Amino acid sequence: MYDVREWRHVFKLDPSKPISDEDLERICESGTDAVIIGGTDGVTLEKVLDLMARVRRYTVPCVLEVSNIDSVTPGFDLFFIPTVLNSTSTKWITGLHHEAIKEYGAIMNWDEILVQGYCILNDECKAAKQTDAIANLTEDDIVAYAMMAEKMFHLPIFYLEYSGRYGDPQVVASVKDALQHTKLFYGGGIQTIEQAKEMAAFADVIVVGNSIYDDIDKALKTVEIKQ
Ligand SMILES: CC(C)=CCC/C(C)=C/CC/C(C)=C/CC/C(C)=C/CC/C(C)=C/CC/C(C)=C/CC/C(C)=C/COP(=O)(O)OP(=O)(O)O
Ligand SMILES: O=P(O)(O)OC[C@@H](O)CO
Ligand SMILES: [Mg+2]
Repeated sequence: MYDVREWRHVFKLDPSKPISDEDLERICESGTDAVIIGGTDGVTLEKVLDLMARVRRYTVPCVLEVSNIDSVTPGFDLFFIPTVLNSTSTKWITGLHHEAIKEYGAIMNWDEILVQGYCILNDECKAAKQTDAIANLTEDDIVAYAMMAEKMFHLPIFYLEYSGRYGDPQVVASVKDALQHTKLFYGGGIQTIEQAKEMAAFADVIVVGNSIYDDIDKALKTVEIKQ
């Protein structure tokens, strides 16, 4: 199912972290709507190819979330391109994208590419540091970014990113209220089914990442929000 508009739950696998065949099978056969391959640092073509080939043993949709141009490869069902709306550097909003499209634009299949408007809200996470994001935002600031994503830029996805830290459900609720068409992804710190349910009450799609590596049994239980 490649229609992200129907998704509720995804796992995000980090190519720079090892995962056993057994754990990978449990993730891919869990009933999640998709597996996203992506990370902030240490993402190389070799690691992406290896993980893609391993996920491809299963029928679950497989998405590459592009974090650097050198690790992009054909073979995914979809490509997600982040643009960090609250970055202070044009590099992470349109800069790298301009370079990439100058080089590859003519051969890109736009039907398989979705742009994600990121709003990074954990000032200590790697992605916030790398992109010089202003993560210390009020609810009004965040809602304004969500409205920009939908009303100004018509982005298909707005991503509330708390990577590594459980976020504020009130913020997620307010952002959801501001969106009509753009799908709301929430990611960050989901470790338990209770947290998954709390965020899935507002977000269209919840993203579970690090807990795969910390406590896979608990991570797998989060898929139950789909029931
Ligand atoms: C050949 C072929 C098939 C081509 C396909 C066409 C295609 C898709 C081309 C690419 C075109 C394009 C426009 C590319 C953009 C290039 C680019 C580098 C954009 C910048 C992306 C960006 C803003 C990255 C910043 C970091 C970020 C937001 C990463 C997202 C992932 C994330 C936050 C992960 C969480 O971090 P993690 O690593 O897990 O952290 P911890 O270890 O602390 O958990
Ligand atoms: O790793 P966690 O904290 O689960 O966050 C998931 C995802 O939003 C990271 O990009
Ligand atoms: Mg991670």
